[in-house]
Amino acid sequence: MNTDAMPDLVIQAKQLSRHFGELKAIDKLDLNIDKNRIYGFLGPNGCGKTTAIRMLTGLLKPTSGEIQVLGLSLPKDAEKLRLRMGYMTQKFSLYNDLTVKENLQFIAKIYGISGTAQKSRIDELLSIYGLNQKQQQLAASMSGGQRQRLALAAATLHKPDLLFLDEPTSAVDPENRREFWEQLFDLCDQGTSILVSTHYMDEAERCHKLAILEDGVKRADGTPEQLMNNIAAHVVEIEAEGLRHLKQQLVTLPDIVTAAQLGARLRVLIKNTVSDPIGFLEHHTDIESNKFTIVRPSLEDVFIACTGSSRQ
Ligand SMILES: Nc1ncnc2c1ncn2[C@@H]1O[C@H](COP(=O)(O)OP(=O)(O)OP(=O)(O)O)[C@@H](O)[C@H]1O
Repeated sequence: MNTDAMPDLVIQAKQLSRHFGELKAIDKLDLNIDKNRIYGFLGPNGCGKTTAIRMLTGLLKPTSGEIQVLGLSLPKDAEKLRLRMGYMTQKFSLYNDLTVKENLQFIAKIYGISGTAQKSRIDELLSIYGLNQKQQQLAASMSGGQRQRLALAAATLHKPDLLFLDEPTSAVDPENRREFWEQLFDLCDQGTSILVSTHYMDEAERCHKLAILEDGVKRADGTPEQLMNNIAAHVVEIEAEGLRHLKQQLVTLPDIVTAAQLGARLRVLIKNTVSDPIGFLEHHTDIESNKFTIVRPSLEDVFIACTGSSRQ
């Protein structure tokens, strides 16, 4: 692969596939991920996010395809990459029976950081991640948010150029998630490129760019704005009585992608091959046109329109 033509890419993958027997966990994935940005993998459980990340970190050999990460060819140069990347896995991978500080000391040793350099880096991390008061506490006794901050401190201890985060916030509350994302933007600001997987729409919306994955296949990619502007559907909200019945009626129509109730409104996605969505709804229902409002698509609408998660 010619990387000279695109020097600002930290990850390039071409036709990357990984099969487990008959299962295509990742199928012909192409990726071009920019330096110094946060890139997201959005998709449901089992869509292949972890498999893709494990191949991009050099931990799992692809069945076929090419990978360049930070200019290194994988899996050949996996060992060289190890020192330049951080990886926060889905499961808490630190030692429960070590204290916060001992965990960080252990990780520092793995990266060959010792003496005053180790002490000052650990002090810095304890302060950045609000763990100063907790440094003598066993990792096992920390809250979900604290464990997550410790895991991020450990993954960034050696100041990696590229950070992989696999569903990092699935075990934390919304406030801790928001705080965590502030920390990711701080890291990005300081020059770290980040790839994060998630199944939360609000997290995906925070990424500079993202790929929507389903069944091992990339269904769409781009900035959240591009994805929302290019959605292949009209989004119409209906405020009327009898929404449960209306929904059942609408989802039988082939041009309806999905219909989902949000309180007193029904949010309907209509294929954009239908040129006049309001006229279409008037024709197929007995509801007056002033009850219909065309609204701006959300990332969730994009997700539904480009995956099979429709017609609930
Ligand atoms: N070592 C393996 N052997 C066999 N099948 C596997 C293996 N690893 C993953 N798979 C399968 O590959 C598919 C993708 O799994 P993967 O863990 O990559 O998905 P994911 O999107 O990360 O989901 P989750 O968030 O649940 O981990 C799943 O069907 C999974 O069962």
